[in-house]
Amino acid sequence: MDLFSSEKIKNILPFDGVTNYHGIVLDKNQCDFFYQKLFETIEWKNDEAIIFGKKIITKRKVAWYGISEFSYKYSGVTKTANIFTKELLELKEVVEKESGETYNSCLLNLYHSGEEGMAYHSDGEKMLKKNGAIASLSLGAERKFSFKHKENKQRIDIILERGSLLVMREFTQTNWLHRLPPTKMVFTPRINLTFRTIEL
Ligand SMILES: O=C(O)CCC(=O)C(=O)O
Ligand SMILES: [Fe+2]
Repeated sequence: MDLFSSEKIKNILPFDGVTNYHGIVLDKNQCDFFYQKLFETIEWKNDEAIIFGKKIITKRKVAWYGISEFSYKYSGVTKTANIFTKELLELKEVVEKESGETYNSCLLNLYHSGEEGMAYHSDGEKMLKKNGAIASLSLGAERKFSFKHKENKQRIDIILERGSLLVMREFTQTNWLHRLPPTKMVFTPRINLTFRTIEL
């Protein structure tokens, strides 16, 4: 990404963070191709998390991939990453070019319908590079995505289109929560990829 184009991509947060919505970066054919490939080849697992000391299993499916089989802790559970597939490496390249950053891992989420979402959180795990960029690529159904400021509770909503890229940067995770709200208006599945940098 050159300086000129980065200036044109606006920050959707009013203060205390930088989050750039790059719009659609994959055309319809690329979206269809990658959606199908990922759906079929990724090692999808139901997510296990410890919430308030209780083990829960989510309907949403998840998978971690990376440049090596690093182990990571996610919501209190230790797991081992899979090695990037060919398609994930291709998508990583697209996202790196567009965002002007590099990434060494990717968390994938599969939401079977609008009834599945993700609650408010920030991605501040210790293993992540501090204030590193997190690049979120969306395939399948279009969904609303919301930010909420941790102190003043201000909300910012955005629609994540099919094939779009959203890049959360700088102090976004420190000051803002984000979520994927469940909805009764969406009946088709969505795959989201968040490319991240883990301190290996
Ligand atoms: O599905 C999304 O758009 C966001 C997922 C997310 O926030 C995460 O994986 O940390
Ligand atoms: Fe997140």
